[in-house]
Amino acid sequence: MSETPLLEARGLNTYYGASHVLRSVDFHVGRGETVSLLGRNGMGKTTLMRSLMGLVVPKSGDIRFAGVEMRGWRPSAIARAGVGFVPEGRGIFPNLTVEENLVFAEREGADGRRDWTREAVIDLFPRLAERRTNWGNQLSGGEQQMLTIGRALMSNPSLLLVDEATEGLAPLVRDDIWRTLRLIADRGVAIVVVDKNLDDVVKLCRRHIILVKGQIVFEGDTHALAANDDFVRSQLGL
Ligand SMILES: Nc1ncnc2c1ncn2[C@@H]1O[C@H](COP(=O)(O)OP(=O)(O)OP(=O)(O)O)[C@@H](O)[C@H]1O
Repeated sequence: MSETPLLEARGLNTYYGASHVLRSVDFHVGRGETVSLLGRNGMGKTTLMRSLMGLVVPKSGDIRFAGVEMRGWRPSAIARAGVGFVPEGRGIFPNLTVEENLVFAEREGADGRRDWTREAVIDLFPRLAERRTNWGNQLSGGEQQMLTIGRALMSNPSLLLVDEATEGLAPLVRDDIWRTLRLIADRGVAIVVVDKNLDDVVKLCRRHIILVKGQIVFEGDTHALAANDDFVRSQLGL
């Protein structure tokens, strides 16, 4: 018998007002699994992450996390249960230092895990170590993004949702972020990423999902993604 997924969503329908964005989406993530959410702009990737995080409540469907139904929970409760969110556009406090931003987010994991301490997070991002006492608003875009990931880790999540973490960043900084996400995954944290760069995505993620107009049109491992290259590229507009 296969293991229960860490997160399992079934039949999610999410609306913004009258606009029906997610249409009967089934989605699951295993413990420690890495999954990509792909699709053109406006197809519902961010909305799926926001639905899982409780930032928008699906009108129907179930979301079970670690075996517990959590649709309708507040985002803070979902975070406490072990879901970390790295939102698009970065969410750090500009008037706190790097260290303060991290300390502020510190919390033990749902199962009492404290893998990610301030020191462990700073070790992961050598660039942040050099800037521990800088204010959030003194950081470059890449450093802000690293701090956003670091903050999410400070709550010791078992699942990290990462929305467009490398967008608009220089290639070397992007590489740094991908390398760090790999290290986080190697520590057993499940990761779901939304990102436009397919070449980088396939290096991190083992399973891939393509959304078109709020519906899943493809789901498969990296091998299946490559085997369906023409279809995949047409759906992604590449
Ligand atoms: N707060 C909102 N209110 C109303 N409509 C929204 C809102 N946020 C997103 N939408 C609409 O929902 C649809 C899905 O948007 P979503 O941001 O989930 O797409 P996405 O796949 O993440 O795209 P992108 O890569 O552009 O972020 C789009 O049509 C978008 O215009």
